[in-house]
Amino acid sequence: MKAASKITPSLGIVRLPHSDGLDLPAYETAGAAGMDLRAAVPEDRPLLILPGRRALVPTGLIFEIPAGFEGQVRPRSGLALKHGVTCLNTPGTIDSDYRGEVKVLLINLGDEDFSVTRGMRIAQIVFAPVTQLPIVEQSLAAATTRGSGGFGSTGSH
Ligand SMILES: O=c1ccn([C@H]2C[C@H](O)[C@@H](COP(=O)(O)OP(=O)(O)OP(=O)(O)O)O2)c(=O)[nH]1
Ligand SMILES: [Mg+2]
Repeated sequence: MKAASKITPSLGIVRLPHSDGLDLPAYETAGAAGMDLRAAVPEDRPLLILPGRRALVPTGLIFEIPAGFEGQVRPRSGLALKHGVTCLNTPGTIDSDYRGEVKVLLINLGDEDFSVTRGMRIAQIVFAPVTQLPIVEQSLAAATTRGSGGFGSTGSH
């Protein structure tokens, strides 16, 4: 009997004109979980983020994520440590049916201006499987030992 063939899902990337010349995202090491995203801001017009302010940074890329997966836009630890710059809506969710430009919402939590320059690696994207559950409306939820306890309820008697 012929073994069932398993096709590895792939990521489609479409370049918009303003990302021309920038490296496409790629896994930098064999075990990398994420691929870095680069800022597609004009060479002669870096995007300045003042302390406490946020900015939506273009990547110049459209992703075609295979059905059953999502993209998670996450901060880069180096930017967070060195400059206090992180993603505001982390992890940002990229739906598999989204066909717009992927953008990164950065916030400057540091105390100095932060300049986003063309090609700067500003965030990373991790792909993960998603499950869409069917919804069942019920009058009651099944009883459990935890019940309604949460927010530090365990361990206290
Ligand atoms: O960091 C992000 C987060 C989202 N998106 C894009 C892709 C995503 O599929 C879409 C919608 O994101 P989300 O569902 O988080 O935003 P929303 O405020 O609920 O908008 P919508 O009503 O369009 O779903 O916006 C980005 O480009 N970057
Ligand atoms: Mg949404």
